Amino acid sequence: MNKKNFYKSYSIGIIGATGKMGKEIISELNINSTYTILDKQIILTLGPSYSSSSKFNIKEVFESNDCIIDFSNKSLLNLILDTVENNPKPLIIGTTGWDPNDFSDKLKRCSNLTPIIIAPNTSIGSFAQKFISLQLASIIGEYSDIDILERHHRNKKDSPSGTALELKRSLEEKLKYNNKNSNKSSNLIPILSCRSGSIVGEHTINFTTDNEMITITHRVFDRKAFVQGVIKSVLWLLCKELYFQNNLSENCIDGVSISATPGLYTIDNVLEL
Ligand SMILES: NC(=O)C1=CN([C@@H]2O[C@H](COP(=O)(O)OP(=O)(O)OC[C@H]3O[C@@H](n4cnc5c(N)ncnc54)[C@H](O)[C@@H]3O)[C@@H](O)[C@H]2O)C=CC1
Ligand SMILES: O=C(O)C1=N[C@H](C(=O)O)C[C@H](O)C1
Repeated sequence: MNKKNFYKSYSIGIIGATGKMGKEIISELNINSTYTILDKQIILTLGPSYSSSSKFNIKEVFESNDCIIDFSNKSLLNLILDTVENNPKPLIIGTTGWDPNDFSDKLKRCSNLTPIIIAPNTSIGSFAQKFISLQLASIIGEYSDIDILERHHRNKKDSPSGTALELKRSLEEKLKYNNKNSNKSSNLIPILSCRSGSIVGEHTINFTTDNEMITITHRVFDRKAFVQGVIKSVLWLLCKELYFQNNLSENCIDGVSISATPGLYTIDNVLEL
């Protein structure tokens, strides 16, 4: 490896490593551990305690890694956040089925200590779908009924999906459905959920008037789509300044922390247009 270009190696811990998403992330990091930003090489290695479910210990995952990725189950979230408070490390929460409002105090404390990304959908296509839907909402939202349909594999535990809930939240916020001046009352965007076969993930937003309809569908064929966004998120957390700037001097890289500052973030911050 060209030493001049080499930057740093980071160890990655995965919570939920034996699950569908965990395995996909491990497969990506086994094939492709070196990522280049500008002329710097960033090596992401799987940490020592990422895999064995029998020896699984969240405290150990945090102690032995530089950045933690969670794709597990909402039942672990309390413990994960308690662990962050004692051992703050950059964290990506991909797990869905929980409401950030139920954890607001803990999230506030933890995100004062370390950067945390909450991302119910890490695929770039989903980000684009939300972006376009919000634009559409500002054009025809006032005149149309909006509904969201989501379809996932039969083993998915939560319903509605985290992505559908986030689409509903952001569309309702955009359209100010809670605003007394609006002719729409609150909670007007219904979500229909279907669990069937091995569908990886599908979200449709319909804008329907009396005479016409616009439909925006995002369909994931392969979980690699989610993994792509996970890797971008890891690089963003660990090397944010490098990620966005074109002209970092060697001094800045060697002498100054270039990671994201503590705070609560979303995938929108990572994929910023
Ligand atoms: N943000 C995103 O883009 C995506 C989010 N997800 C979400 O990620 C989560 C995981 O999804 P999958 O990998 O499909 O699920 P999965 O069921 O295949 O895997 C879950 C993993 O978590 C572990 N786990 C669950 N409960 C646990 C506990 N109490 N203690 C220790 N380990 C535990 C399991 O052992 C397994 O390794 C779900 O909440 C899902 O909705 C899934 C795909 C994409
Ligand atoms: O459980 C899944 O599989 C998925 N979960 C996420 C969600 O709940 O939105 C994202 C994706 O659609 C797949």
